[in-house]
Amino acid sequence: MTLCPGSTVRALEPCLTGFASIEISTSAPYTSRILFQQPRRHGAFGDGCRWRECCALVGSMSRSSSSKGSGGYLGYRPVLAAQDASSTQIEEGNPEQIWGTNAPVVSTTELVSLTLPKPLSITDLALPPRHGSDLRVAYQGVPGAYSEAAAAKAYPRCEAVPCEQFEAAFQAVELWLVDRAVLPIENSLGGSIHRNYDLLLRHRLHIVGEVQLAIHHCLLALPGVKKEELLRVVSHPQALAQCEQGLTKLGVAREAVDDTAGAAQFIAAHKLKDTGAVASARAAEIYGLEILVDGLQDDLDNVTRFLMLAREPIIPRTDRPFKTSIVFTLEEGPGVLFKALAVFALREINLTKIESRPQRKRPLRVVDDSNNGSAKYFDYLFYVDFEASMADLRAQNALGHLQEFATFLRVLGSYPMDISPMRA
Ligand SMILES: O=C(O)C(=O)C[C@]1(C(=O)O)C=C[C@@H](O)C=C1
Repeated sequence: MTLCPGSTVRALEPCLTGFASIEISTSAPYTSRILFQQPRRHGAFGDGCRWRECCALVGSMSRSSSSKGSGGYLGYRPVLAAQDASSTQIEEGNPEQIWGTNAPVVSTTELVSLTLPKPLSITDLALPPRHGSDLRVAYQGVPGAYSEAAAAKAYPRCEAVPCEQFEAAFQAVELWLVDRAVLPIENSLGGSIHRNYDLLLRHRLHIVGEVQLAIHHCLLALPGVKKEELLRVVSHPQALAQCEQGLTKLGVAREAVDDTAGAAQFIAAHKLKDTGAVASARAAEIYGLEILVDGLQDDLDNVTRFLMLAREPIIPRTDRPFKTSIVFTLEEGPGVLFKALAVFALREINLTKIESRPQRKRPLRVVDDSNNGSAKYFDYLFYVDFEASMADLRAQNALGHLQEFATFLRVLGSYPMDISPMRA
């Protein structure tokens, strides 16, 4: 086990809770471990520091083709996988005791010389949100996925970091492995990506922006394969849903996989002649597939909205169009949802999206009525996006009003609306 210098420097970002360094093993099964130094008090190091080892990354490592292989490390990129709670090991104590004297630990001087997180200031506002090559941005999927393109649109010149699942992308931001995550939330044809609604509530990241991407699907297959030879088509369930009519015409079986580019990669890796993938033209190029149909989606206006997530919120402003996303719960009763939505209508605030999700911690409320039996109500979380900034007094008053009768209310983020021209 040796420390990967490239990854370490990046991962060694100080945060209020400490520092992290990464250990990467070079032999299969490739694993990564993160070592956290956790000060007792915010901003304090030295004595009083506790060390916490956390198997947070169970990463499959893929070797980049451009790798020079220096030391065997720099060419490896972790594909982040969600942490399996059951396999998490958290040990307290000195790193030497945990890993022996070969512990891949960076000295305190190295840690201290790194820049500390900058507090938010009024000049720091995201217009557009902090761009630049220094940002590492997590997305779900493998290179060629639409989410990778969305990350590049949101943060041009960023380093896009592939993650196996949505949850891994959330964790990567929380663990300071990356700076941001860009994740899909809804599509104009396929509807909401429910998993990400649920994860927004389970994690404590903030929405700092949105980006809309035109999705142009292609039917891909191995070179030389004809449409008629295909028995099945694999892709992300959203992509399959967006190509419902085209796929029905083809008369093939459909199979869902984690992401569109992953489907293309799978066909190429296994040389599957009877299988096609719904994915981007870029995925065809990366994995050496041919485009059999260019534009397979049911409607040309196929747009996916992605959220940009960060550890800290941005300061809302009023000099450009802003959106605010909230989640709340209500008591059961006639007209309560109407009342909740009226707080916005009364102030002329436009709602752009409403989504309800089951409250998984308390999905049912049983009300006993001795005369009529017992009624079982489903309990919901309501997610609402509205067109106003939290710096706008109308939004503040609307949420103050909502708070009077909501049983729970959380602002997920107040962020600039994507008003840029659409591009794929
Ligand atoms: O599979 C991909 O390429 C993704 O980026 C995921 C995803 C999604 O989850 O909706 C993103 C955009 C398209 O709507 C299809 C799939």
